[in-house]
Parts: sequence; structure tokens; C-alpha cells
Amino acid sequence: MKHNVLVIDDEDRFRELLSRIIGLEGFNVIQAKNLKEGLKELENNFVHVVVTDVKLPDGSGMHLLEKVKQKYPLIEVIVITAYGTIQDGVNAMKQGAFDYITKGDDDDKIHVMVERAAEKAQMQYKLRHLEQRVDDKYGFKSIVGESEAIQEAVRMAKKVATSDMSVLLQGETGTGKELFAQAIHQASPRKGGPFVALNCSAFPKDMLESEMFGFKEGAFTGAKESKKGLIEEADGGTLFLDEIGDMDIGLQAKLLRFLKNKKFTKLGETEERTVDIRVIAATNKDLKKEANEDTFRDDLYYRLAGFEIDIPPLRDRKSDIPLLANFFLKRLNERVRRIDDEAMNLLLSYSWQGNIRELKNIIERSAILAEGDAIIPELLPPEFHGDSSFKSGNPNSLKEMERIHIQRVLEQAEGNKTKAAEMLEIGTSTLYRKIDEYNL
Ligand SMILES: Nc1ncnc2c1ncn2[C@@H]1O[C@H](COP(=O)(O)OP(=O)(O)OP(=O)(O)O)[C@@H](O)[C@H]1O
Repeated sequence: MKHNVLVIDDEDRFRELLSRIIGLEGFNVIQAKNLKEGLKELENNFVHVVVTDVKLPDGSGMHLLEKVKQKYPLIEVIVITAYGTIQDGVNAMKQGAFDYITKGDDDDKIHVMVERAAEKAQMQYKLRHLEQRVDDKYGFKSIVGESEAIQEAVRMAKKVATSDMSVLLQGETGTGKELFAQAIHQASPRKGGPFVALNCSAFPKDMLESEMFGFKEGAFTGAKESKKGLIEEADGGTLFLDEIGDMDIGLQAKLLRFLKNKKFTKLGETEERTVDIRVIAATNKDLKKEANEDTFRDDLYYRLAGFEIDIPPLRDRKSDIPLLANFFLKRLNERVRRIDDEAMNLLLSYSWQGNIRELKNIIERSAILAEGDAIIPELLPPEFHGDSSFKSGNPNSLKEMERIHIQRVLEQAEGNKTKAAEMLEIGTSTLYRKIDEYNL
């Protein structure tokens, strides 16, 4: 890619000469005679480097430098000073110029300098592009929803993001608590550091403890080599503790001790280590109630809930359903492009126990099954049609698992119910009852 260099000087011969020298190195050179023209060219072109005289007929190059740094901070500026006025160049560098050249400098010096400035600007453009992509994926922009309920939660989250306070995200399963935690991290001064997530309900007590704090080789049977805990992995960044309400009460005491002084000890070690992390916790339980009932430590609750944000369930913000459904459909980038009105009405009147995760799954599933270019009512699972006594729809519920399992076994048995009942190790009458119940 050819980099664009804007050369600003009112002395025609010098400007032409300098442009030729720079152009010979493969740069695309744009010329301007004065400050006004220069600013206009900056507006119309994607410039990497500006090379400007300090003295221009309608203002100073220093003024231009200031403007560029304000409006186009990724562009690098090189100033041209007259022979014997080094101080001008030094001043310009203090104001953020990349470097300066003096009229009369040899071509090689100019080449090397412009090349280096262009490389720096190019790196800055690349970095900004990457940051924008990360932001689109993990920042507040990734949270889809226009309802007042979700917008209020986003407003609160944006406010707390720039501070270093602990945050407690409260909401049903699948409402987007992890998405919020990531967005808060991304909008915080810690965004350059790691975001580490730990699901406290995914491990038995002892394992959770070693996952969090890490251990020294030989700390317990099976600890063949030392391991860093996630607390240490998150140093300089954010630790997201999901399902904190499921944490064992003994471990809660350890976590509280850590939160008080940011010091911890690895299992099997005596030496204390210090880390700098921010904690964001999430729960689908009413933690305040649990704290009052002594199933959760109230001192830990108050420390975590420095700032509490309620993430609303999908059924309380139905106006977001079409937006979210179309968002997930578009992301699949498939031949299925729309959701027909009747199917949308079914989505709107459903209870969404599994919230947005469930909506995402249903859309993805229906898009796979679709033969035309639209999601039609027939593609939605039976619980959407009201002709089944089964209405859970929650993909994590035991009944839903049972329904899916029976359906699968029936397919394997090619519809032979006696065979399917044998495979399931239940009686045929029970199987018939379940087929009826789940409308299979
Ligand atoms: N507002 C939203 N916009 C777009 N996608 C969303 C939104 N909320 C949630 N999602 C998506 O839904 C899925 C579930 O979200 P997430 O894992 O953040 O929920 P959760 O509340 O942390 O769930 P759990 O309590 O089960 O851990 C993810 O794929 C997430 O990207």
C-alpha cells in the first residue's frame, strides 16, 4: 500500500523538489501551498505523514501541528525549519511533531525520516482498527437492545466501568451477564489487561479453590507441577466470577480475605502474593436474600455488591425480541434472511425462561431446519405452538433434556416404539405417555 504524504510549503520550487524526493521513494505525495489548503487536503485524503514548513503565509506550521494532533492524532508531522533555526524544530517536537528537517538537508535523511514516520502512522492506524474490532465484539456495542430496561442497565454499567469498583450483576440465566462483564472491562482503564472468567458452579469446592488460587507442586495428591491460579492470571485486569452464589461458604471466607487486601497464598505455599485485579461477580440468585438467610456471607455480599446492576429477563423487554432475533439470524449469514410475521408473533408471546441464550439457540436451530428463505412457525419447537402440555423451553431444564433424549432415541429406533422403550429402559406405556406429553 502506498502511504500518503502531504507536503505544505508556499515556496513553489522547494515544495516541488521536496515532493519529488519523497515521491521517488514510492510515496504518494499531495501538495498544498498554505495552511488553509493543507487543512482541506487533510479532510479529503487519508494521510499518513504531513511535512510542513514552520512559516506559512496564512499562519504557522506550529498551529497546523496543534490542529493535526487534535483532529487526526494518528498522523505524524515533520516540520521544516529554516537553516540555523534549530530551536523551532525542538519546539515542534515538544508539541508532538515526529521530527524536523532543515532546508538543505540531504535526500537520504529526508527519505529515512519520512519512511519511519509513515511506518509509525501505519502501525497506529492498524492498532486503532484492531481496537475497534475488539470493541465491536466485546464492548457495549455488542449488547443489542433498545428497550428502556436494557438501556438503563447499560447506562449504569457505563457509569461504573471507568471506576475500579466491584460490580455485582444480577439476572436470570442467559440474560447476558457475561457480556456485560466483558463490556465493563473493555470500557475500563484495565482494558489492556486480561479478562478472566470463572464459573463457580462448574467445579467441586476443592477444585474451585485450586483453580482460583493456584497451587504448588506436591500441594495435594495429583499436584504434579505448580499451577498459576486464575486470580494471578487476571493480574492487571478483571476477574469475572460467574454464579458466585454457588460458591462454598468456606471458600467465600478465603475470597473475602483476598478482596480486603488483594493478597493471596497459593495452595501448599506460605508466601503471600499480591495482585491488582478488579472483580465483577454475577449471580442468578437473590444474593441479598441469601445473605439475610445466612446461605451467603453477608460481609462478602456487601463487598461485592459495591455496585449492583440488574439485567432484565427477556420477557420483561419483549420489544427487543425482533431486534435480537434478526441480529442472530443475520450473524449466521445464511440463505435464511427473515422471520415471517406469524413466527415472530409466536416468539413474542413465548416465556423465554432461558432468555437470550435460548432465543439465540432457537433462531440457529430454526435456520438450520429452514428450507426456504424464512423462519416460519412450523420450524419452531412444539412448546411454541401451545398444543403441548410441555411449555418449559428452557434448554437446561430436566424435562427439555428428557424430551430431546426421547426424540433422539425414537429416531435411532426408526419410530419403533417397543424398541425405543427397550433402549430407554422404560415401559412402553410410559413411553406413550411421554410421547403424548411432549407432543413428539
Ligand atoms: N443483549 C444482548 N445482545 C446480544 N447478544 C446477547 C445479549 N445478551 C446475551 N447475548 C448472548 O446470549 C448468550 C448468553 O449470554 P451470557 O453468557 O452473557 O449470559 P449469562 O447471563 O452470563 O448466562 P449464565 O447465567 O447462564 O452464565 C451469549 O451468546 C451472548 O452473547
